[in-house]
Formats: sequence, structure tokens, C-alpha cells
Amino acid sequence: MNARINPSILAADFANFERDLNRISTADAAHVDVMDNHFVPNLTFGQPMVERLQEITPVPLDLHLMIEDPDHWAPQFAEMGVFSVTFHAEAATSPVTLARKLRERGARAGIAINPATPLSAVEEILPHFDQLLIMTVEPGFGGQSFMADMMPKLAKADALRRSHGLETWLQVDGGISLDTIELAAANGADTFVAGSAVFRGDPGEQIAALRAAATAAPHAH
Ligand SMILES: O=C(CO)[C@H](O)[C@H](O)COP(=O)(O)O
Ligand SMILES: [Fe+2]
Repeated sequence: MNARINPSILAADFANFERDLNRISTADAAHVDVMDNHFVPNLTFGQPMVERLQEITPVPLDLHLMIEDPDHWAPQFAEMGVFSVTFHAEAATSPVTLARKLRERGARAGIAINPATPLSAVEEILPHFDQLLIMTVEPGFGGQSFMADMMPKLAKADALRRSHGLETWLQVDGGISLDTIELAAANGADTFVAGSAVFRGDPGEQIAALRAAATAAPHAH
């Protein structure tokens, strides 16, 4: 399995993004959590910040928009030349139209679902997306515990994409560490967001260890 490791810069030093982005240069992408203090009770990066990060990053940017009205805002983020833009199904009005707009602007289109949102909410529209993000914590904060009870939903999503021959990446976000990554990989995840686990220790070593653990995990298929 090709395990992608995307460290979340929510756990980086906010006064040293350039240094910390360079510390994760072996990662597949840098995960950027955009929070608006409305969709989630926390506030992080706005557009000028993401624009600047895009200029200095050595790795592609994987944006996770935890914002209201992504129909309006997400295309503006895609225009910055980022690698991927993932918005929440709970917040979007016209997700398929929005996915098309993101792709037209050169970004991969992702859709995210909260722990309480069933897979059925995105089942029909999955072919329009390059990535499905299954939250394994309640969105809003880093450093929370991995919700192992999301594994049946993840396995179902994996089975769905396989049965339809989709190339959709399956991303998990929240509480991913060396203790939990194998379980997520075994249930079908191929793209792993890890904030605290990467920046807690030596980021390069953590990325390598996480990638090795995910790759070595036994798979159901
Ligand atoms: O979307 C997020 C929170 O809403 C973060 O990406 C996630 O929490 C990563 O942090 P950690 O790996 O420390 O759990
Ligand atoms: Fe995230």
C-alpha cells in the first residue's frame, strides 16, 4: 500500500512556519486546518496566511476547510495553487458544483465528514471527489484521542470505492499516531493526517515511522 503522511501544521510552532515546513520536507503534503470559529469553535488561518504558506512550502498543501459557506470561499483557496482543498459535507450547499470548481482551478477536490455524519451523506457524490476525509476526532482541535468507532465507516468507504472502481483517496484525520495508524490502514485509509504525533518528536523520524507502520499494516483485501 502507498501510505501518504500529511503532517498537520496545527501542531507546528506558529511563529516558525518556514522552519517547521522544512522539517516535514519528506512528507507527502502539509495539512493546513482552516477554521473560522463558526463551523468549529476555533480560529486558525485565513487566506493571506495560506497564500504565504503556499509561497514558502517545500511540500504540497492539503487544505482542510472547517468553515461555513465553503461554496463561496473554497474556490478562492483553490486559486492559490494548493494541491488539494477539502470542505465539509455538513457545510456545503452544492458539493458537486463546488468539487467541479475546485478541479477547474487545478486543485484536487476533497469532501470531509464529521464523526456523526454517516457515509450515506456522500455515497452518491463520491465519484466527483479525489479524496474523502473521514474525521476520527470532532473537528476543531489537535491533540484529541482517536475514535476507533469510526473504523466501520472507514471500511465501508473503502469497500464502496473499490466496488465502484474509484481512485478516491481515503484520508483519516485526528489522533493518528504510531498507536493508531495501523488500525486505520487496516480499515482502508491510505492518507494519514498527523499533527501532534509528528511535531512532538523529530518530525522526519516520525514521518518515516508512521509511513512504515501504515505500509506494514495487514489489509482486509
Ligand atoms: O482537523 C484537525 C482538527 O480538527 C487536525 O487536522 C487534527 O486534529 C490533527 O491533529 P492531531 O494529529 O494532533 O489529532
Ligand atoms: Fe484537519
